[in-house]
Amino acid sequence: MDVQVRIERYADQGRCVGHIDGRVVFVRFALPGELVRVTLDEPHDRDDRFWTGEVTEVIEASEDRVPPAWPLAGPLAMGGGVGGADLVHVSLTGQLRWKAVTVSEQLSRLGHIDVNVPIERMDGDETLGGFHWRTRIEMIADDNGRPSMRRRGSHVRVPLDTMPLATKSLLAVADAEHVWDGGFEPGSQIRLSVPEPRDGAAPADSGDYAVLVDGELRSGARRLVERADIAGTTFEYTVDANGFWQIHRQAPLALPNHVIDLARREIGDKPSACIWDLYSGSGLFTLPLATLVTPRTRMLSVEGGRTAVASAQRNLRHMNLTDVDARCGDVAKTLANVPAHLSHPDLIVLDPPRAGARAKVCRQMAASEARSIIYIACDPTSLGRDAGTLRELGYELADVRAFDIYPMTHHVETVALFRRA
Ligand SMILES: C[S@@+](CC[C@H](N)C(=O)[O-])C[C@H]1O[C@@H](n2cnc3c(N)ncnc32)[C@H](O)[C@@H]1O
Repeated sequence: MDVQVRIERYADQGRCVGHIDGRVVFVRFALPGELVRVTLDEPHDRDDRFWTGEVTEVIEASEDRVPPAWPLAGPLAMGGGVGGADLVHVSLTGQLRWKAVTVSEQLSRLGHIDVNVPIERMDGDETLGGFHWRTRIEMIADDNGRPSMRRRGSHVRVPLDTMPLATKSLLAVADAEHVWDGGFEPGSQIRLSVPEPRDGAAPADSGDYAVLVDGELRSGARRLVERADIAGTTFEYTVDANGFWQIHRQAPLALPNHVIDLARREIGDKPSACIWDLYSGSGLFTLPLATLVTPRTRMLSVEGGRTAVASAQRNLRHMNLTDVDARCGDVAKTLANVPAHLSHPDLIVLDPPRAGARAKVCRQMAASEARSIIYIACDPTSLGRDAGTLRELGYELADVRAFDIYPMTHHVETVALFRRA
């Protein structure tokens, strides 16, 4: 069924919201203020609390609207529907506006903190039109063995011959490895991981890349080398090709540089410090934090993934940072049993998954009496909720910045500093 809707405001998951006869409708590929025709998703029923749908025609357009530069990711009715870029119909400036509203609204609604949070663009993204930022991509082989993405609302697989969100280095590897030619087992999962070269050497030549099929290495190397200049030092990380690493080519530089700036400010010129790095992955933040106060930084890092912890331990040894207690385990369980010499951190850094830290971990952090908490959040809703909990536990928001490390999508990364009131 098609309906005409006046769009009112941004909602969640890259959608906007309007009303039809008093009923809420969440609309994909819309913008506030627009008058649009929408095809409602099936099934929808009179008794439903809300409906969902997608724009088929724009009658009055927002000034933030642009023709999708990657039409395949745009609305179904315009030949798109493969997903992965739900803001492809929005100008780059409009995307920043959208995300700024989302972060501020969630902090206000759930955290009861009123603050404007402008979104900062990553170096190079404007020139690249918001494309070519992913150093990792995943696709599924279609029935003919070609890399593909599924068309929304159907089982149809659309074969790909490029992926505009991928970095140019990744696309060079894909070409050199004839990835777009296919030849994969139908239904297999294809993952390409290509570290952004920081020294000019092309990964396709240096061998620092991985093509994985169903988790098995097809070509390249299982252990990849990622380098990042953080606060004047070059840190080297070896990471598992199938494991977590910040996806945007600039994120492993921008996020730790900002975190270390904040951490320096919080620690001041203390001769020694105790720091926790929670949800620490392969040690992106652990390594620079461990060098913050030399020679006396006492550190605990906690990460649930075994392979990531093994990488972090190797990366710490490589930099001679052998004093860090790098633990593998669930954060809440590990924090229930922290050795005495690490139990009162001056500073906690945490970078949880989308679900956030939740109340229990917030309470454990507060119980440690840490003066400062730096919270790196990929979901503004979880951050808003946890900010509310931290507020109740006696912490105030002292600094907040947000980074557009997921252009063309509704996702955004926020770094918030909380200080004991
Ligand atoms: C957003 S990533 C951050 C990793 C790292 N800070 C980085 O930037 O590379 C979140 C990490 O939390 C880990 N994780 C998720 N839930 C966890 C839990 N309950 N306890 C410990 N680690 C967890 C995941 O394995 C993942 O490595």
